[in-house]
Amino acid sequence: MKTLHHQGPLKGTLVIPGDKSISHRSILFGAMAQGTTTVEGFLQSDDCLSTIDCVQRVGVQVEVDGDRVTVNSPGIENWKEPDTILYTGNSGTTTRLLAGVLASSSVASVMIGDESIQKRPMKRVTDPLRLMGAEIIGRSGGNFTPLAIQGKKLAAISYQMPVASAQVKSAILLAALRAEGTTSVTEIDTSRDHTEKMLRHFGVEVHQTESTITLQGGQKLTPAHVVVPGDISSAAFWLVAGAIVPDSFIRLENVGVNPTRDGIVEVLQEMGATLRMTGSTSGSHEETATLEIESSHLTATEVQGSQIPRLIDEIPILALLATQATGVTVIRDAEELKVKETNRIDAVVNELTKLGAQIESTEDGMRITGPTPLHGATITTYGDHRIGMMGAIASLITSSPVTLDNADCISVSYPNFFEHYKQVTTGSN
Ligand SMILES: O=C(O)C1=C[C@@H](OP(=O)(O)O)[C@@H](O)[C@H](O)C1
Ligand SMILES: C=C(OP(=O)(O)O)C(=O)O
Repeated sequence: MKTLHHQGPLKGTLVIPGDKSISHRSILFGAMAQGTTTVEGFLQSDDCLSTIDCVQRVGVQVEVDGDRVTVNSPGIENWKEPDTILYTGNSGTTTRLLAGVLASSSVASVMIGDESIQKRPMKRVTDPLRLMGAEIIGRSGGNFTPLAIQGKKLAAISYQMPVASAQVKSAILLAALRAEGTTSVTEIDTSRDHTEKMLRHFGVEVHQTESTITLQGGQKLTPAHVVVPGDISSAAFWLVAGAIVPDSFIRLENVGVNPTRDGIVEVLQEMGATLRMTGSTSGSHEETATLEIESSHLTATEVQGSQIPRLIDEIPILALLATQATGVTVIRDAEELKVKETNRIDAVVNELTKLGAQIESTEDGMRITGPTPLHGATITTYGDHRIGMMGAIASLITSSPVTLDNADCISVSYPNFFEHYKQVTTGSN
């Protein structure tokens, strides 16, 4: 339990911690490449530590020193068979990407995750991997963990993805690296491209024509130095806080601004937020920028279609934003929210309703009418970090305190979230 309340403007500069998606990939790619990979800006969150734990169990050495990580690997061809079950914790990214890598390795393994992971659909990865020849067994025909995987030589596929999912795309591309022939994956909507970018950074040739990504099997990764940018999905909480708390000004440094991830910036601008990008730098293979947000009058908008994958994890905080905008905000085409850490459509609608919001769920999203003054309540996080942070940010505009039933889950993606909360509410830097 954690109770939060603050009234008054937010001020300060925050350095946004490492991107979760890119941190996972830096460890996995380093574990596949023979030799030493170094990472800076790594996110030491529970999810990324799960990825480290799993690769250590196949014989990869990983040393973590703050946000610097050294990965020493014998290469995937020399991975040892794990003598314990691989535990992927709360992390869908770890479970799905690792399924692709393990299926193409030469080891037998069993993967399991926490209660939430055990309910999340895995057929979206086990189906295409089986088409490549993978041997995977799991509950409900391979839909749920635990998954037992016998690594083997796979064959290339041409795959039309049924959902816009970077985890599915990545599982296939990583398996394709060691498969016979040329694999191509066609997306229905563009999902985050961190895997493609990082594969190139590790010396792999990846081709892209419109929505199809093609990769020739038999390519080895060359160890690299990876600079992880800050996570725009974490920055999003402060962008919304700065936009909705009157008289605020927040500067966010080190924000990853990959165009497949910046939907939240676009939506804030559409809604009339005063949001500036004040200079960008390029890291090892991804761009970062400084973002400045000021409170302003906000108007409702519609969020849908190809915008959805570019802000999928930001929808809970976007819903809070919409409660303070004038008019009816409609979020469509977001069914994927039902299979995240929890059903995020139900969770957002239930919890924001408790705070007094005018919000209703629809089949594929939600409708929010604003502006509505909010009051305090006890928020059920369902163990979902993004619901927890949505509740915490709400406490900056509610008329009375907000209590989170479980604030610990926030360390899944943002371990120093409450330090940053203190920083912007006290105006200290
Ligand atoms: O590839 C990734 O790192 C991620 C992809 C997205 O999931 P889907 O691939 O299921 O859309 C996102 O929601 C998740 O937080 C991280
Ligand atoms: C959905 C998320 O992550 P994952 O799928 O890796 O559990 C998230 O971070 O919001």
